[in-house]
Amino acid sequence: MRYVIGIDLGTSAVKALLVDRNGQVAGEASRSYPLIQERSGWSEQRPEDWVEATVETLYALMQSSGAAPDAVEGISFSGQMHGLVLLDAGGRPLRNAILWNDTRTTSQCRHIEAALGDKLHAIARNPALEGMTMPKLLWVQQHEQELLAQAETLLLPKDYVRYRLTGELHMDYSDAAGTLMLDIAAKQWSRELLAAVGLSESEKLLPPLVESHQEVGALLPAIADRTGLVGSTKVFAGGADNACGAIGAGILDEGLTLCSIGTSGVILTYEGNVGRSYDGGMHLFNHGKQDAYYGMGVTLAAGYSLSWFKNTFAAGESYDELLAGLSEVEAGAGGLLFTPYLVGERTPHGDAVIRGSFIGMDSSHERIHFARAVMEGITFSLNESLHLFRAAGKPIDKVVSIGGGARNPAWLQMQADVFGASVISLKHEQGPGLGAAMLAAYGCGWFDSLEQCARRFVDYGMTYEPHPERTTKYEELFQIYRDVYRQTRGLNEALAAYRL
Ligand SMILES: Nc1ncnc2c1ncn2[C@@H]1O[C@H](COP(=O)(O)OP(=O)(O)O)[C@@H](O)[C@H]1O
Ligand SMILES: O=C(CO)[C@@H](O)[C@H](O)COP(=O)(O)O
Repeated sequence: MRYVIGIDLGTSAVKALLVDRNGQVAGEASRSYPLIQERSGWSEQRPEDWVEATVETLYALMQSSGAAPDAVEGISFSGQMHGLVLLDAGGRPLRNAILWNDTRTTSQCRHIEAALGDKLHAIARNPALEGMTMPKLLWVQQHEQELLAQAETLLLPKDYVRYRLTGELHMDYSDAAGTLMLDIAAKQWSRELLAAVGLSESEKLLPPLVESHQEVGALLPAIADRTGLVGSTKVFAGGADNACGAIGAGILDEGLTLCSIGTSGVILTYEGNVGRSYDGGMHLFNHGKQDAYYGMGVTLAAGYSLSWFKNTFAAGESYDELLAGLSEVEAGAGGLLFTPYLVGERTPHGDAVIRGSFIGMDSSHERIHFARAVMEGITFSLNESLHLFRAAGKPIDKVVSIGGGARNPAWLQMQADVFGASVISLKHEQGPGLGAAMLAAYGCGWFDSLEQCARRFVDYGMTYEPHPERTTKYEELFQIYRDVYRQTRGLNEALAAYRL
């Protein structure tokens, strides 16, 4: 049997999947790494941790699966988006990577808006948000000028890992779209955007752009030795985690929408052309499928809100233990409402200062009410993005749900009830790693198109239909949820000075 490997470089861990020509997962392995949060709103990781964890994961995958090393034809990647990795002339990281969920760059975002005006949307097709790469680069320019002077290369997280595995520098369009430095329609770095914000000098840092399925090198001998793979294994560029999540969920044409609950949460919908635009700070990014796009709204702390709740109030318990009895609590968690703004919020507020709330605590509430309220709050936040798509005329009646959040059937039913749409699960939820494996399979020439690959690799499971009574109840609660942002904004501004 021949295989490909999909590597998903997530925020909490790297996961690798070994997939055969029939799309069957023949092995999986994973290693986690820490987040470094020195100050409120800051979020960094050590690039070396990603590389070590990836090498260990590949070794573990090869050992546990027993696959013959030369049976693995290709490898590709899915990566957390936007993170800034700066390398010196020797290809060494100059500092920790500043991640997508780091919100220190509000003033740089205002500078970008002032400098670019309408051009930002016309060229980058995205709003200036703290998570994106250009504001991070401006922050480094402003606060760590000497360090920037030593920089030779700018990469995104999975591009750095791929560089260390192959020695080759590239970035694919789907990930480059999240830098705010790409002309999305022309598919080239935008000199105009860089010049207008005072980053002309940084153009030389940007790597060559490639398609996600493009072959970009082979494994370095030292990496082949350490992982148990062979040096001739082809390496394909890969894509942004959300693009790969969409590919792995078969979102390759109009009609299906994706809900992904990982550390962050996204609602994503396919766009066949670059023409459409949305209000409310939505993204438009290049897809991992050539010359296609997708619209996307993001909840910054989706799965992260539940993992924060579990670690803080149920340390040592599994998700299944924490969530036992969830379905016995009625929709609305007995009047308890949660807003998942633990690290600020992206869609639709673009607000780094806002923080989360529990509203309506009552002496009758038990821990399970809080857990349900957290999950409902996350789902309401995702529903904000869904509403923006519907308001722009995009019909959304079928949502494929992926990510860690799709592991709990009660949460899938909750998504159907809140979204007022059918929610479809995958038979074997593998996250964006499957999309990365599909890019390698297509790149290897196993299929004529990603669509053909999806017909073989993507296997839908259960469909959850919205329950009319609960949907009506959630529509009412959603209005209250939306009001909590407005009512707590000023309070959070006043509290910001007391944060760690
Ligand atoms: N059994 C479960 N039930 C409900 N939610 C879960 C379960 N397992 C994981 N999750 C959620 O999924 C999140 C992790 O999702 P994952 O896709 O693995 O994240 P990432 O790719 O960002 O590292 C956790 O933070 C948690 O909220
Ligand atoms: O910032 C975004 C998308 O714009 C995030 O979706 C990141 O790409 C991180 O993803 P996960 O670790 O949650 O999968």
